[in-house]
Amino acid sequence: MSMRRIAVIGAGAWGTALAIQAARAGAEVSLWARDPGRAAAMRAARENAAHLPGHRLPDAIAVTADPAAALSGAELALLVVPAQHMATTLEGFPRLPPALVAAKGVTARGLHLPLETLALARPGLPAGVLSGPNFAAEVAAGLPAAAVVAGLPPELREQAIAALATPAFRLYGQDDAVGAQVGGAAKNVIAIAAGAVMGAGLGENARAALVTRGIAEIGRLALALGGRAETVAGLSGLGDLLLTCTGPGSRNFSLGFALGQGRPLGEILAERNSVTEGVATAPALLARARAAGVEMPIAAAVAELLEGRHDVPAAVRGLMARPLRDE
Ligand SMILES: NC(=O)c1ccc[n+]([C@@H]2O[C@H](COP(=O)([O-])OP(=O)(O)OC[C@H]3O[C@@H](n4cnc5c(N)ncnc54)[C@H](O)[C@@H]3O)[C@@H](O)[C@H]2O)c1
Ligand SMILES: O=P(O)(O)OC[C@H](O)CO
Repeated sequence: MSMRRIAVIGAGAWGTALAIQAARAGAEVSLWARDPGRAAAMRAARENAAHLPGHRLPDAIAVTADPAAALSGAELALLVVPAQHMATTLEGFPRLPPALVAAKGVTARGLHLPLETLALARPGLPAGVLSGPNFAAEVAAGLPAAAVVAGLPPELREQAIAALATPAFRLYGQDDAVGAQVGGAAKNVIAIAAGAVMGAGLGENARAALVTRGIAEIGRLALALGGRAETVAGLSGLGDLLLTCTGPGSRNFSLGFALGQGRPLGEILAERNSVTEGVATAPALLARARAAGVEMPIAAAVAELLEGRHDVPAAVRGLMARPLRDE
């Protein structure tokens, strides 16, 4: 059986890029936007001017703000609203087909990974995650990229991969959805740290140290929550961490960079119409890690930086002053 009809819930940059990708792979796609005015504008212009300008929406994409129309006939749903808004968004979708969550984060309320949010709203729904080093604009442009589809019962996972993959968008299956979600959420937080050290002019050595110690933090939490080390070393872990800590196109990195330059958080956020998941995720990730008995000193430093309790040099001094120990 193939998944010919796909509903994409959330018309930000990534939802729009995934809708374009699914259409490119041959699916009939409905793209749900929560604002009817914005949905109408996208239908008229065949473009998401607010979140993904310059990428034409193929004819196979129908844009709607009506949940029932979005889900009509859909055999797969891609959930691509920000992690913090997924629970409230799901209230508008009384039934769902098997789903892949493409959001990356931990909720401030409940400290949930995205699949935990979904499981609370729709217990028993077959679900997995789609995650990897993927800037939306590059995927929309058809540039080469890879990601994992983690979780879902194996037969549905294969069908989802077949429905979404093209030669330029290579999808790997695996069954460690926990590891994939921890990697996707935590890389946002570590990328804020990487941006901050670069914005403060602390150098490439500092960034490389942060990325490496960052993956150690991610690994500790992933394993504590039941994930696997191979996942942490894979596309949804190290792969996404590398992209987000080095790509100036990352919202998390650029927010950290601006903080490192000494700009206030409120001012940086006020200039953005896009989500920077690491901001809400940092304290939630830290709390989740503490509840699991896992130390995440870089995530803790980012949370303190975001709270305004330290500037970047002080946060780095704190990290460097931790007791010396074996790697
Ligand atoms: N942009 C990327 O390159 C990319 C790639 C991979 C994963 N992601 C992840 O995808 C998720 C969505 O990010 P994005 O980049 O598509 O978004 P975006 O920044 O382009 O747009 C913001 C989105 O948030 C929605 N939103 C804002 N307030 C809301 C509310 N109160 N309730 C419901 N929705 C609300 C908007 O409608 C819009 O869809 C995030 O978890 C992000 O980490 C993004
Ligand atoms: O722009 P960012 O920092 O939200 O990162 C986008 C994607 O998650 C990269 O894989």
